[in-house]
Amino acid sequence: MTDTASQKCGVAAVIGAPNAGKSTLVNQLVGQKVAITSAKAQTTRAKLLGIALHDATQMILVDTPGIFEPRRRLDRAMVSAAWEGTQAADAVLLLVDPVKQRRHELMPLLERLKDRPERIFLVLNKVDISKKEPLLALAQELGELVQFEEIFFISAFTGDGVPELKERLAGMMPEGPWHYPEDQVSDASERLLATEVTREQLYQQLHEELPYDAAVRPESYSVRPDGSVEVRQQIVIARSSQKPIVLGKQGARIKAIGEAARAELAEILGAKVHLFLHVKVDERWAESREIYEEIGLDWVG
Ligand SMILES: Nc1nc2c(ncn2[C@@H]2O[C@H](COP(=O)(O)OP(=O)(O)OP(=O)(O)O)[C@@H](O)[C@H]2O)c(=O)[nH]1
Repeated sequence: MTDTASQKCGVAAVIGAPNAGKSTLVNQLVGQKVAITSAKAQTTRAKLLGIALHDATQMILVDTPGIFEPRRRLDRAMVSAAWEGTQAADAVLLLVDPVKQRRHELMPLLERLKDRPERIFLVLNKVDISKKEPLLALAQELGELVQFEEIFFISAFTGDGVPELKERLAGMMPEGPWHYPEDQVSDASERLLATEVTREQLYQQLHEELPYDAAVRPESYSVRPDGSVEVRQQIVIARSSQKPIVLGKQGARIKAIGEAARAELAEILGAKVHLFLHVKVDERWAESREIYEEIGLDWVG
């Protein structure tokens, strides 16, 4: 632990279109798994924090949900949670996937960000799968629209360019004592993290078959006297016709999902885990205030 007088501490928002690689970058910056990555867009429903350290600087990373045009109530809540973090941030990392740029989502973001360009880094991600010339052309084009503080070329996946970005980001943080103890890497409650782990398994094992509206709700989370953790969760789907997909033949799917999630959670928590999953059909879940609050979003009417 460094002495308090020399400490720096601030907030960095990580924003970008869905699938730009935000969660992957947060994991790299923090140096261990805190946010969940998935090949499916818009998976980050809960606002998870990662805390990265660089020498005497603590960076609180706000890993926002994908920002996109809100239509349904759920989508509006996600967008509002994302912007809330961005406004208060000492620095903003605008992450762009140069291959799938998703310009209809990127352009409105640039528009909203351009009044405080001095704290924004444009981060062109996925350089491992991009060609150099179009990448440079894109950097130039976007750099003409917004006077970014700096432009970075990285691969959040391989880690290429990430140390340089982290160092510059640390330089943006204001002086002040750390907000979190040194060993704390994530502020997300373990209970919420556990639902993220299950949701990632749902995505991985059901792929395209998984309904977009599926959510994982925490039911209970407790530590047994022997130190093992008992976790109960509900997988909420909007239609009963989706139930056989999630359950699989004689429950084989849900069993495999539960087993994989249990193993991963045990590794993260460093404890034995008992995981119980229930599938619940709730046609109105995307309109329910209670569920919003449980998954870490504010209710916006
Ligand atoms: N090749 C390559 N793939 C990457 C890179 N960064 C992220 N990906 C992949 O891109 C996909 C999306 O990454 P995420 O980190 O989940 O993206 P996200 O922006 O958090 O996505 P949302 O949660 O939907 O907003 C995953 O399959 C990642 O493995 C990279 O630098 N190179």
